Amino acid sequence: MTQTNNNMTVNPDLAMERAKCNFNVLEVTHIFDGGERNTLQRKKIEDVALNSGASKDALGEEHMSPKEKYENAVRKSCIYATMMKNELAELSGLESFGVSSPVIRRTADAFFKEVSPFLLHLGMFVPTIMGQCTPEQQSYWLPRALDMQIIGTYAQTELGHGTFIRGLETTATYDPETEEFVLHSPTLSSYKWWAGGLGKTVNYCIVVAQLYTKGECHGTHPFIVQIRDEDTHVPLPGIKVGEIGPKMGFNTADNGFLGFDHYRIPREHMLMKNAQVLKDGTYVKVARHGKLTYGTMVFVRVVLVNEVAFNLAKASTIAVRYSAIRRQSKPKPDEVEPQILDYVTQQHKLFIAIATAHALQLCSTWLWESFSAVLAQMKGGNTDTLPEFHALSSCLKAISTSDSAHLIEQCRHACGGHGYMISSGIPNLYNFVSATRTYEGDYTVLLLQTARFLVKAYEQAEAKKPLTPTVSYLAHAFSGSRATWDNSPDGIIRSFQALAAGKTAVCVTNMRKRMRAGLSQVDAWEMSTIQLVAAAEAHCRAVIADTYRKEIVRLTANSSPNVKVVMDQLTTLYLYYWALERTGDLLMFTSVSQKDLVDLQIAYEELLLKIRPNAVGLVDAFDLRDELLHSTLGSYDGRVYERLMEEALKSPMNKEPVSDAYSKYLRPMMKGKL
Ligand SMILES: CCCCCCCCCC/C=C\CCCC(=O)SCCNC(=O)CCNC(=O)[C@H](O)C(C)(C)COP(=O)(O)OP(=O)(O)OC[C@H]1O[C@@H](n2cnc3c(N)ncnc32)[C@H](O)[C@@H]1OP(=O)(O)O
Ligand SMILES: Cc1cc2nc3c(=O)[nH]c(=O)nc-3n(C[C@H](O)[C@H](O)[C@H](O)COP(=O)(O)OP(=O)(O)OC[C@H]3O[C@@H](n4cnc5c(N)ncnc54)[C@H](O)[C@@H]3O)c2cc1C
Repeated sequence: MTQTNNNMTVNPDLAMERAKCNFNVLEVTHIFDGGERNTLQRKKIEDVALNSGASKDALGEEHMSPKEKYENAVRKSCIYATMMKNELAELSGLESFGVSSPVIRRTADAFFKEVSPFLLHLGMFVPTIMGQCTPEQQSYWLPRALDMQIIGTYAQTELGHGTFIRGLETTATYDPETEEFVLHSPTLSSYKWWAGGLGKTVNYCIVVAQLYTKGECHGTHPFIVQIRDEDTHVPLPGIKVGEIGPKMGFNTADNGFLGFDHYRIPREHMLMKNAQVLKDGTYVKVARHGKLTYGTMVFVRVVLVNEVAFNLAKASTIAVRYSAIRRQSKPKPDEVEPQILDYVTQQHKLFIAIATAHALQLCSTWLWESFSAVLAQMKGGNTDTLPEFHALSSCLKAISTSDSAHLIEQCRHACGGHGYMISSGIPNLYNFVSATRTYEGDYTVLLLQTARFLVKAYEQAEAKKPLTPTVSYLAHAFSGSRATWDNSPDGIIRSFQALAAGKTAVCVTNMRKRMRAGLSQVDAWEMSTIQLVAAAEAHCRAVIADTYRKEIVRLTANSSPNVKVVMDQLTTLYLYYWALERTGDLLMFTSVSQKDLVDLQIAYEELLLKIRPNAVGLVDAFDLRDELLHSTLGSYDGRVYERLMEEALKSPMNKEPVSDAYSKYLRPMMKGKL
């Protein structure tokens, strides 16, 4: 594995772990990156972007005031954006997530401990222009946006509504006299709230508003709106804009609020790919599917699966390397204190994080490919696959973000007290990833979207109608007998599918019972939502497990024997872990016995021991440069205690021997003179 500094001194425990590793680390890096070509290009991009040292700060971000932090983040965003236009432009022809490759996005993480104020520009503003504009609109806006002549964000959520988009209150009323839309915020709750970069950075934004023309409301539509002067950056008349204040994370993203006072924009600034307002105010619906204006959200949900996989890989790298150098307790009095990685409970906390990072990474690539296929069909006017894809992207977004946040927190627990230090890198990772569970569609809300699809699919299966691929397992839901337990990987995946089918069946039965007892369909649904969320979660686990397993088998077909073994161990670990987490459900819906579960627990524990010698090799294979980890605990060389002390000494509190607080408060209080 290449590191920036080849002459570094490595902690002896880490060196020993690396010597013990029995598989080819680079081969696994290629699997994680999606092929050798991608690894080579990623490394080139990282070398160009990071070797100059431009990503480094003289003073750690954590010691800056909020204003300094923000300005520093803008400074570095501009450096990085300029690099993207120049040095990185040619290199970024990777298998890309559309706008800019995920590698470019990930490399940017070296520049920010939190996030760039430009995140929404690349993540949502540009994709909305690409997805919601007519070709003429696109040819006007896209070059300006890609060249960063204008900077934008995506302002949909309001103070009063985030989840329920149809409830948004901002209005865009067409005035045929002037051929303009009049944007207005009629209430406090209609103020836009949350958009990243809106507070101080952007001069344009996509605004989602209720469209009125000829006295009729046509629901929410996107508009491109200039909010600041292109030269002075002063907010334009009729615009009230500001920053929303400190948050748990995202503190360099200047999330903002925005209100309109009868603010006029040209008719052409409505994004008209899916619906149009003609000069005389006639409304014309173009799209075949009513929800195509939600397209940018679907795109980001897909991207987020990849995003959280990467952040989980970082957290597990930090926690595993730290666990290899940390020694604690003396279970055997005559022996030295063991590395904490030798404790089986520690392995239980950490190895699932490694396996999940792989599972989500592979699912994200598969999801991206499915998304590309759906987009290609929609180009030809066919939206038939959209409902299944919406159900799939919703549950994968919900489960991947939730699992990653949970496992990153588990990595923090695994690092004991030092994991609580900002300098460990884990708190920032957690703060970032825990927000992903909420934004772009809350966890519960998205799982309920998937549940809608599952219930419909169940009814189709009941009527012996054809099923779409991700729910084809529902065809076996009516056999009347419990699924046969079998602890092979394929057997466990079939059991996960049986859980999802069983839970969906319970929901449908309960809803029908409730409706027979007099509840309306809406109330019967509402009373069943705890179970519906559980059914959607089970479905998603079955999808992840199946995809992970199939992809690993495919990708390791030509791998060296030891790589095959270790990748197989990780997928098996994922399956055992989740089977053991769901023993109650397995007992309900499969033929598993108490003995089978005891045997599975033992097999799981033995698997942890088999993976243990390769643990550091596995996280090294994520190939995350120190600049990306921002961690005193997780650096490649393992100089943990030295780095912790170096960071502590940087604290401004250590600048003077006696704090001013002594003479101001402590001394007077202690001398009884306060
Ligand atoms: C690579 C470079 C870029 C890198 C970028 C990195 C990542 C970027 C990070 C950025 C950081 C922060 C960004 C944060 C941004 C935001 O949060 S923007 C705001 C996001 N907001 C939401 O996600 C709101 C969630 N709410 C909804 O999506 C909808 O309101 C909801 C789906 C819950 C309900 O919509 P309704 O219109 O009310 O629909 P229903 O009545 O429930 O359903 C009617 C039918 O429509 C179907 N449906 C719903 N949505 C979709 C969709 N998107 N696609 C297809 N179909 C959809 C639904 O299933 C129903 O179908 P049915 O009737 O059952 O057949
Ligand atoms: C860091 C961050 C960045 C963001 N950036 C942006 C941005 O750039 N642009 C933008 O437009 N927005 C942005 N958002 C807003 C984000 O999209 C919303 O916060 C998110 O969609 C959740 O909506 P909400 O806040 O209205 O939550 P609510 O819907 O109020 O959720 C509160 C609770 O109610 C529950 N709930 C709500 N509806 C239902 C239901 N139908 N059934 C069951 N339970 C329900 C939820 O599960 C949750 O537990 C951002 C948010 C965060 C945290």
